[in-house]
Amino acid sequence: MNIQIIAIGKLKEKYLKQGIDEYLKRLSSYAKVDIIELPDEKAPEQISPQEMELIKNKEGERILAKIPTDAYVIALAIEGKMKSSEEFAHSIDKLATYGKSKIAFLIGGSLGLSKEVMKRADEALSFSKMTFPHQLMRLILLEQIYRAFRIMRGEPYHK
Ligand SMILES: C[S@@+](CC[C@H](N)C(=O)[O-])C[C@H]1O[C@@H](n2cnc3c(N)ncnc32)[C@H](O)[C@@H]1O
Repeated sequence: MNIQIIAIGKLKEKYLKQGIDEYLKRLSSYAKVDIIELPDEKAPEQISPQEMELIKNKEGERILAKIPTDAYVIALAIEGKMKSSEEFAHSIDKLATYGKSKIAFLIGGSLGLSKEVMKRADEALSFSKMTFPHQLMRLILLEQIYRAFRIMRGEPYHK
């Protein structure tokens, strides 16, 4: 399986980088995982809704340009559908069964994902009603993808 994580913003924190590298290493026996990091737009402190849309659209264009045409697209969004880890594992397994071997996960910047990006997404996945920093979201997503593969293969994982 080919997995892309397309994310806005540069990963700055060393401790997150270490965690991400660890999960990329663990995942390497299950899937090819690539992280595509895209530059964010600088947003002023005070921002109008119109300016916010403009910034989201600019970042969105960058994301859209990176999505492979044949990828199944999962946008990470607070208002998306929540799943248990088992349900998530099952949905990944189902995609593979139906020949969808390329999955692109999208993570927005501090303003979130644009409407155009959400339109391109095949599904929106929520990790809870809480807002996580986009850099931390990468690590949480990788852990859940790793967990999903362990569940799919019937291998032990932490409950
Ligand atoms: C700091 S959040 C953006 C917050 C923004 N106000 C919004 O409502 O989308 C940055 C990105 O992290 C991801 N994210 C943060 N919390 C999330 C959650 N609970 N579930 C799914 N994705 C989340 C989303 O992709 C989001 O675009």
